Amino acid sequence: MSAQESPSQPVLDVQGVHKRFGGQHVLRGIDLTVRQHEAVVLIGASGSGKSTLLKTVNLLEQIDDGRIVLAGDDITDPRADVDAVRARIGVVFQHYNLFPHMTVLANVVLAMRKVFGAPRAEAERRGLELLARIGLGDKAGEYPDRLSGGQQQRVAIVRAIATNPELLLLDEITSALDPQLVGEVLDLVSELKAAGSTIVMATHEMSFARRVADRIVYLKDGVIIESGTPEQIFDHPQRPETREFLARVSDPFTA
Ligand SMILES: Nc1ncnc2c1ncn2[C@@H]1O[C@H](COP(=O)(O)OP(=O)(O)OP(=O)(O)O)[C@@H](O)[C@H]1O
Repeated sequence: MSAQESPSQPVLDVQGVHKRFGGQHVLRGIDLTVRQHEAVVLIGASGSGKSTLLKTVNLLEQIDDGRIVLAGDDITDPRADVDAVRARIGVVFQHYNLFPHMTVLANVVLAMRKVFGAPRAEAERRGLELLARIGLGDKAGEYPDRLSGGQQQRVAIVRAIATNPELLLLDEITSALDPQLVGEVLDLVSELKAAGSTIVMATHEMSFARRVADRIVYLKDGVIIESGTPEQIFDHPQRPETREFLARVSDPFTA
């Protein structure tokens, strides 16, 4: 069943969200609904608010107005348990953020063990299975600095999905990589999408956005200017702002 046909309640419902940093109004009334198995890709110029929006969902930034609902729970309610909310969301950032003093496997199993209390043997079995699935089974005992940037980022992705999060947030996950390593990371995201993950992702990789997204959301100065299927946004943008942005980033790898 496609996301559009799904009768299920949204996994994520961002309602009228505002965020200011000092005098700067960075998110100006964001409404965004993401359904199960949907991949939503945020595009927009540097500084348009993509990362900030993802951070508000993960409660790394507090919102000034509006609310954010995760599978029916208002996570921006001041009484919400921040750790419990974060345990439901997988996050991968631009920089892999693996712990350098821990092996690859120890990185992957950490949240399973610490947050969910999984027994070591069970967590390690799943960790090894996940690493094998991405072709890095033989790296389980290595330290992160022995891996390429692309391999490290794939480990970070596997770590994020190890606990079966309800939602996966991916923030510019290929921006810090050498161009030849970008493909392997994006292929893994495509596989997760195909396997049914619910994903919200910020990227400057327009060609990838077109490939993986069910819906593209174009942000400008903290406002959603236009959203739609990749075909609607890339081939038939309705708003002049969207057309201008896409003309500027027409080279997919220099956006
Ligand atoms: N912690 C912060 N304190 C002050 N200003 C911030 C903070 N975080 C973000 N900003 C500002 O908010 C605006 C939006 O930033 P944000 O990182 O969300 O944009 P972005 O669309 O993700 O950009 P990029 O594509 O470069 O990652 C920018 O002007 C940025 O300088």
